[in-house]
Amino acid sequence: MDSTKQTELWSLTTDESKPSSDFTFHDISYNVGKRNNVKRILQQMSGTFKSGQLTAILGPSGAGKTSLMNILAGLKTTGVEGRIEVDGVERNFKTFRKQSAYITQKDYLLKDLTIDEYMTSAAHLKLGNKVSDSEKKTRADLIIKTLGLASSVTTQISRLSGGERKRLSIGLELFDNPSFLFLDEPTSGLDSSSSLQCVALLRKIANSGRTVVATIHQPSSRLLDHFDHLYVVVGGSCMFQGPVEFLVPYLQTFNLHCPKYHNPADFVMDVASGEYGDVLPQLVSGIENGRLTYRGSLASSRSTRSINLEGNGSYQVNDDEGKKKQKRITYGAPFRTQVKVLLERTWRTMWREKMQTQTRFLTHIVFGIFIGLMYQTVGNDASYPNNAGLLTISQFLIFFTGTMPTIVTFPMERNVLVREHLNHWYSLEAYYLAKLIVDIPFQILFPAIFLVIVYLMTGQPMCMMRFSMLLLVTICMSLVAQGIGLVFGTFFDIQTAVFLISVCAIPMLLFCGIVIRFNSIPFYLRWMSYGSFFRHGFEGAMLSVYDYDRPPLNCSQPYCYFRYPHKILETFDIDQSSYYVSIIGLMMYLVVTRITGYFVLRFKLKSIS
Ligand SMILES: Nc1ncnc2c1ncn2[C@@H]1O[C@H](COP(=O)(O)OP(=O)(O)OP(=O)(O)O)[C@@H](O)[C@H]1O
Repeated sequence: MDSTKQTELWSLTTDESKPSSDFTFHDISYNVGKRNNVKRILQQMSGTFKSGQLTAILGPSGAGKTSLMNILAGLKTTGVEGRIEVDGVERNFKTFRKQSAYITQKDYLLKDLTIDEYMTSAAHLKLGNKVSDSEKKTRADLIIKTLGLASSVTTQISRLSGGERKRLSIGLELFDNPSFLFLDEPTSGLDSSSSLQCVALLRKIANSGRTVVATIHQPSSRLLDHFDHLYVVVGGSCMFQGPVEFLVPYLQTFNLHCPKYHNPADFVMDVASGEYGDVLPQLVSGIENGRLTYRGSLASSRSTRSINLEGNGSYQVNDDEGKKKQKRITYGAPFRTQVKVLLERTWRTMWREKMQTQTRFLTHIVFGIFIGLMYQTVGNDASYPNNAGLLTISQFLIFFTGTMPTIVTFPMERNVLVREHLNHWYSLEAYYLAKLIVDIPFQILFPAIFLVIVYLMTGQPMCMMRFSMLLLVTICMSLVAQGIGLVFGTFFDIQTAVFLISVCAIPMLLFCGIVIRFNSIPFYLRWMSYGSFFRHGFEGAMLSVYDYDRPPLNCSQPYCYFRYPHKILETFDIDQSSYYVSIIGLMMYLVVTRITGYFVLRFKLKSIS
């Protein structure tokens, strides 16, 4: 990166009025599990990360690097004890969330968007309406150039290399000028040259006055040289803290000599894994579990201000407090803008997503024609009520084609939501509203196309009122399906959700009224039929085509028992039923599933911390 770009990045990310922010943590412990099964992951760790420095958190697998990072970034609050300070003052959760960004190990990005589109939506969401569009564009262009992604701006994320994706993930968080950047294994999965590029970029960001902290796994000595500060974790404790070049001298004070030409990172990993004997307790107590920093000699790692505040006593990271504080967080863009940007973005994604559009569209047409061919002329045939089977199978199909896309795509989207929501891009409410609205045109259009094909091919009554009534039932069923897909897709992973939906659909179908007549269901189970959305769909569909004084049907035989439509309704025990009750039943499902989906999602997001 040339010096001009560095200066540009500096001006982009530096707020002159903002003082540099050192980050200090004291006696951080982290426990998981409950009652008799509590596991201590971190044990009273302390440390200081200074602004303008790039810090590496190093340690063997399972040492507690990610746990520490999640706590420091504010992602985990449950089970955490200790004190965290920004510039010597207790961290204010609300301010901190706005000042910091967390970049997860996996790059959860919407793969159908281009770099340009992603940057534009991030700019709108993070900068809001107070910054003009031209200013947003200038900033986006500058970040893209700085990241070295200028030649790929129109490339979709799915086609980017791992290194480009990682740089994009970092760049997306630079819009709102974060003072603290936390990265979990930013180099994992990258080749050595991409890793160096990525760490060099982090170094530049740190040089511009930010506090940049990254966990790192087995870095090469070249990569390690890019870091200013090293924090080595082993078994939930700190065994070294200080400038990178002082790692080897610190180990030497314990008679641990790094062989000549040996990578110090590899050597410290060997020490951490016990290859040089049981020296870890001495190393941890030598550095006082992170309270001290080694710079040739041991010094307190705390800033003067934090030492002055030492008398405050122990502070517990209080879950309730953290959660209350989260509620008060305000976002870069107002709610309306958040919904608008998310709608645009999701719409674009859906349009490009084959599963969501082309496949769904074709499925409705192909199945419409297939069912139309199977059930030709049954709509006006009095010899046997095959039409009831047709109406049931249609509702069933609409249910599955409405549920599956949500179930299959949502768990993947959920990771993007978690990353962006926790990085303060938008509120959960804005996301959820956009998610619900954006699918509605598809949930209406596709069932309507299907119904037109089936209605015309199967000789249903040529009456606009009846068609409209049946269309309303079908659309309601499709929206109910979307709601159920949301609830299951939010709560479970894809496999479990697909399995459970299929299993749960069976009792719903059992009680719909065609497999067994309502009056034949044992009376103590009859109430269950009211909970079956298929029952409401079936009744509503049957009443649409047979109720409201429909004239007698065609009879090609000397006598047809089902010539009069009310006989068909009687056969299925729905002659006394009401179309409006069916619609209300479906509407209730529609509303309840959407509300449930929202709360499940909220619960899921909270359970992450
Ligand atoms: N919720 C949890 N329940 C039980 N154990 C947990 C939980 N979270 C973390 N651990 C355990 O805590 C230890 C530290 O995990 P952590 O992910 O922080 O390690 P790490 O140093 O980041 O490892 P890696 O480099 O392999 O990602 C591991 O042994 C892990 O199994």
